[in-house]
Amino acid sequence: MTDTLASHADRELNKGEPLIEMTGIGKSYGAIRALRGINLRVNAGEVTCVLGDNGAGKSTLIKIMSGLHPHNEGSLKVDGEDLTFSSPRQALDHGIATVYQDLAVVSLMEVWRNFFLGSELTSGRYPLAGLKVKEMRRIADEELRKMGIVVKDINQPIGTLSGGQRQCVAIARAVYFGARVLILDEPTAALGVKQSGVVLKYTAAARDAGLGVVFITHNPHHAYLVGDHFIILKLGGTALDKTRSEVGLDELTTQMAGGDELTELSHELGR
Ligand SMILES: Nc1ncnc2c1ncn2[C@@H]1O[C@H](COP(=O)(O)OP(=O)(O)OP(=O)(O)O)[C@@H](O)[C@H]1O
Repeated sequence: MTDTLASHADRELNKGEPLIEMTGIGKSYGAIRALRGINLRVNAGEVTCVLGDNGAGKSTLIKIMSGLHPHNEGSLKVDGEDLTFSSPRQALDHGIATVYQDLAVVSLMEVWRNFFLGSELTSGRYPLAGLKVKEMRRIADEELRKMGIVVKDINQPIGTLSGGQRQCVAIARAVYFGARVLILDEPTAALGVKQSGVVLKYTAAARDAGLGVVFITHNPHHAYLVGDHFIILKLGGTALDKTRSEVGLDELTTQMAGGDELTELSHELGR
């Protein structure tokens, strides 16, 4: 992991530089065509929001970018290189990190321990290798502060943090371990207004640190607070694809709520 860190830590990301470019991406599960003709760009220092109703294809899109399922149509370029990921490890090696809504944390373990979970710093060699506990505590504390995340005590079990704070720890972790693209899978879906605000703040902090962020959500209001580019998926296709200067919150909300279908329904209901 030290190598991975070293190689990513000094990376220079120039705002606007394309990190991921998807062209005509499609995915079928047997006879079910879950996605078709998707064009999407993730640029450094920008947030690309992917909105869509249940079953629209958001999870499938995440799975393609994070290496869980290969796409079977179109092209996926990472740093200009044509790729089809065959494992999540491969996506991670390209600096693509995904923070899932149901975070993989060990509730009873300390915050710092979860921060380093699976990538612990050790000294000496196996079988006598020891954990560098002091250093891991210091780094976790420092990294969280750097992102402006305040936890009372780095030694408290992560289960005692709020859902929003846990999401923030996961974001800080991904940034520290060299993520260049951060995929956030509905990070505010289960949160109240205040906690959502906290997560949106750290989403913006990751963007300002130069990362390319993919923000998956049902909520156009949340998307519009942080987004540079908006894509609405509908039944596996693209219903809207616009930059911030091309779309306002009103249009985004109407399109997300069903657009023309909603107008038709309102006529039918006579209101
Ligand atoms: N492993 C699979 N096998 C077969 N069909 C699948 C599979 N995964 C997804 N699908 C189908 O692909 C379509 C898109 O699903 P997907 O989970 O990507 O949508 P989603 O936008 O993430 O929805 P949700 O918000 O409900 O998770 C759906 O019709 C779904 O039934």
